[in-house]
Amino acid sequence: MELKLSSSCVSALSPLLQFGLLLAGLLTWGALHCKAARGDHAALVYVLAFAATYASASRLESNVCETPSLFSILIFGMYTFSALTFTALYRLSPFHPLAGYPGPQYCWLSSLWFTYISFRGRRHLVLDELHRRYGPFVRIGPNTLSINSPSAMSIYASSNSIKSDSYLTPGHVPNISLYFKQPTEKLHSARRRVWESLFSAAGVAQLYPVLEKRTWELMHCLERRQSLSDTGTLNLTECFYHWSYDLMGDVVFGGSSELELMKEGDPRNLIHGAKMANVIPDSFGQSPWLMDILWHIPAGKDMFQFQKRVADMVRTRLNVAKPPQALRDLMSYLIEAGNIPQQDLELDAAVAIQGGSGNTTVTISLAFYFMLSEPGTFDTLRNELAKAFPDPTGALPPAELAALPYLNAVVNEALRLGSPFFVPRIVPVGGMTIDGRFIPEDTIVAIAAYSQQTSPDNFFPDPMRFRPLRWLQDGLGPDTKANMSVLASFSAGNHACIAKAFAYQEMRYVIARLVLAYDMSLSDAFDIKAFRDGIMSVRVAFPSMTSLFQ
Ligand code: HEM
Repeated sequence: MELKLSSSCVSALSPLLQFGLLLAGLLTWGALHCKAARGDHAALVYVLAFAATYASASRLESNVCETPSLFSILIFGMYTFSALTFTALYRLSPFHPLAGYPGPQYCWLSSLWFTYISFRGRRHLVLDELHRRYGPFVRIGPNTLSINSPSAMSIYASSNSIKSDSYLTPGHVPNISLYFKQPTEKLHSARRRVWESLFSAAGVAQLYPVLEKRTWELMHCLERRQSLSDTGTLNLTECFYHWSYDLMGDVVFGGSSELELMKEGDPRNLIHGAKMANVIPDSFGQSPWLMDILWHIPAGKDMFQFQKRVADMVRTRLNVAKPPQALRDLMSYLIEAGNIPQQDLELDAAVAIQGGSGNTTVTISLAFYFMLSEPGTFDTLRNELAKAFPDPTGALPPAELAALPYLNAVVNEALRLGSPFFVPRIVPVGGMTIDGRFIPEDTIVAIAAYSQQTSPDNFFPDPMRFRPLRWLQDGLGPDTKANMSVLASFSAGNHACIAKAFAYQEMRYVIARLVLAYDMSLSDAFDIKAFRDGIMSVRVAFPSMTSLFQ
């Protein structure tokens, strides 16, 4: 590329101007260091400043610069270079509060790499590798630490625990919902109290009949789909997804939503849309400034379709005095709270449908995958269930299911291997100390959940294998270890999963009902190893599983 700089243009960047640009870069770093700006606002200011410089240079063309575009590029190139250089120098310097923590230096420079591996779904594996190399504390971003220690659970238990900015509502919509980060913890607690009524012991008990009904429908769905299939097999994961959406349609909207995916399939790609609504904050949210910018780019048709469909369901529910299902749905609690705007209802409903379907589906699918690929486990569970419930089609009372040790062990083992979450929090004012190391306030911290959940220090022997017996006293011999306190599947503290009790009830019930009713095997075409290798962060993607029912 040949470039000819005009003499007037070069001389326009006089030493004084160059010094000014360097200073502007330094001031920008200083300002952003004190207070992070919204990425989209910063990008807009930058573009406007560039346009203004260009316009001024064009007007003064004859006496300042013959090529205003080159002049503007030089100015902004130098300014950007200067701001980035000061930022990089600070992040690499011994003056940074996290300077004492090890980690790859490219992570110290920018959160972009971490965002990328989050999007790729291999985050938990990469973090595990980094902990092997650098030890229990790894600096994985300019201001972020991953901690591979059981003590890191204290991050969540603290009453001051605050979600990181990756939980801001995408596009900074001013609506309040559970899950997303609120301007104050008080707002979060107030909304959480409304939800708690539904997921209290009494609330979960009244959801049981609808769980039963939908699970019987699931069994009809499995049999119908298998009988219609050319290969005589069916996609079990897809069936569980459809079941969980129909169930959440009842739990959230009392059945008024007409969500009937088991009967009608998913022609509008709701499941994909909801998954994208989770994937985007979970990955791009790791660089909140980037998320702010990307949110303005129209993409993710299915995601917006999902949000629009949920908004329609909320409108329908608001027009129904008595929903079809005889239960108190989430909407009834939210409506009764009295002062919740409709946009909040829409956001809360979307959170409930998404939160209540993806994780449960994935854990149940994994439980079957592991049971069918680890010889003996399916039969052991069948024996336990058959002893407790001699009539395989009879009632399965929740309290009796909750008391079955091997059933619980299957659920916990599937959660252990299938919830490699990254749940970041901000260290509160005053900092905190973990394992004798001081972590300064405002640092973003997260437990390395996957590493803890597969560490031989916590789960022994064979931590990478699905061995439910480890959850039973000496189940795998006298050295058996199963450290429940590091199972971070539902997180902990103020922001822990609100529906943990309900999720356990669902998982126990569906697994028990299906294991009692069917003999199952993985189809011949199913590649057990490829499936295991393909299990990514469950929030990002999840491969399908084909099975055969008899
Ligand atoms: C196996 C099933 C489930 C798992 C593993 C799971 C896991 C989690 C985790 C790890 C969190 C904390 C997220 C974070 O801070 O990043 C969470 C929060 C949440 N979960 Fe679940 N979840 C499950 C089922 C459900 C169900 C059935 C619902 C029903 C609506 C639900 C609704 C929520 C909500 C609303 C929050 C936000 C709570 C808050 O911020 O106060 N989850 N869940």
